[in-house]
Amino acid sequence: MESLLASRSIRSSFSAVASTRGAASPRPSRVATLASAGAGARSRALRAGHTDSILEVLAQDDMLNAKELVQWENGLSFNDIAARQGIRIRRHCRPTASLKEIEEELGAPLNILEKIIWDKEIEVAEGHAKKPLEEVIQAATKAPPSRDFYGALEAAYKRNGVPALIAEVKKASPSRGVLRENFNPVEIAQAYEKNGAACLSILTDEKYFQGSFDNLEKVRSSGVKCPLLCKEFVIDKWQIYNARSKGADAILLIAAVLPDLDIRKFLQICEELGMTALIEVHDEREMERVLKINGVKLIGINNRSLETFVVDTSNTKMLLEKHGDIIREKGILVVGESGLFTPDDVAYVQNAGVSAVLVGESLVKQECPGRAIVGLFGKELLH
Ligand SMILES: O=P(O)(O)OC[C@@H](O)[C@@H](O)c1c[nH]c2ccccc12
Repeated sequence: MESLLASRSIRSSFSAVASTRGAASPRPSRVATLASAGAGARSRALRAGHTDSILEVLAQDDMLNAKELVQWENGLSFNDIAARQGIRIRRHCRPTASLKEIEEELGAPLNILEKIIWDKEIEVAEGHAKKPLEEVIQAATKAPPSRDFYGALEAAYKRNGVPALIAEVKKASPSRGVLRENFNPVEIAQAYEKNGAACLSILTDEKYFQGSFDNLEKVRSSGVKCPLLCKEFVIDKWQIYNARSKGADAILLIAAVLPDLDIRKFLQICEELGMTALIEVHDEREMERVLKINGVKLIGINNRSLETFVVDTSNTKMLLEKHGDIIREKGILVVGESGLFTPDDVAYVQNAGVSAVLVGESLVKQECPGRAIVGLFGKELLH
């Protein structure tokens, strides 16, 4: 029983590393041997150069710092490491197990975000099986160059004097159900662009948001020039390369889901691909974590809790009152996300300090989503 537990914990911690390294999964027996060998034997093996693939991976990873190596050496699982950073969302790290087996081990998912992530783990493993990492990397490097998402937001804010608009192509959500029956992503995207949106956000999650990568590709090839955010639940670097290969210029990284090491590694990949990372936070702990990570240029403050669905725009104000100084010092641009319906809402988050807003529902629900932009800002936006 003990070695089983140990192997599970090591396997989980390996998958945390693997998700940032993309190394092949080790054979369970090998892992069990390593796990039961204990921390001392593992570090002796490391020092003596008896490198297993995991150890090689760890030793050569310049992103991995001593603290993380120690955590791994102590056999902390991915969920242990995440919990120490205040992350409540757990991973099952068992993409081939049935939901029943997963629930036997972890109980039912604690909230909708955890449920989404558990499904995403399986979906991503299937994606890997269909298209190996090397292939998506190849496809990403062959894609037409990315557009400057961050630059487009900055320029639009200067031009209009109101927060730059990231308009979301969103058919449905778990909290609000179907927002628009007659949903044509390309028509909506073109209307947004014509009416002054600086950038667009395309939901790609199918199960909970009725989005798709097909929508992303269609919008990209429709002649729309705005930079595109791939709105996904990213847990693995495979998804970032995949998004780039389908034309995304930016990707969402959710701090409630990702430990620091993953955020750092994913930021590095985004930089290599010329993509912007929008790092989403919802509470103070997440904001504090993200502000300690080098290279963060764009932070989204979500007014909606993805765990409870409660929307509160004063969340943006509260977080910026507490952390605005350091954010300005670092030159980070802030996006106010979710629950914005009126010019007053936009003015409220602008006064709190945001330079951009991310808006879905209040636009897609209107008969004419393009013209709804004028209603949202109380004026026309210039290109
Ligand atoms: O439709 P709204 O309330 O205007 O929200 C848009 C956007 O902020 C929201 O869709 C969103 C923000 N962060 C997310 C993370 C995952 C899925 C969706 C989201």
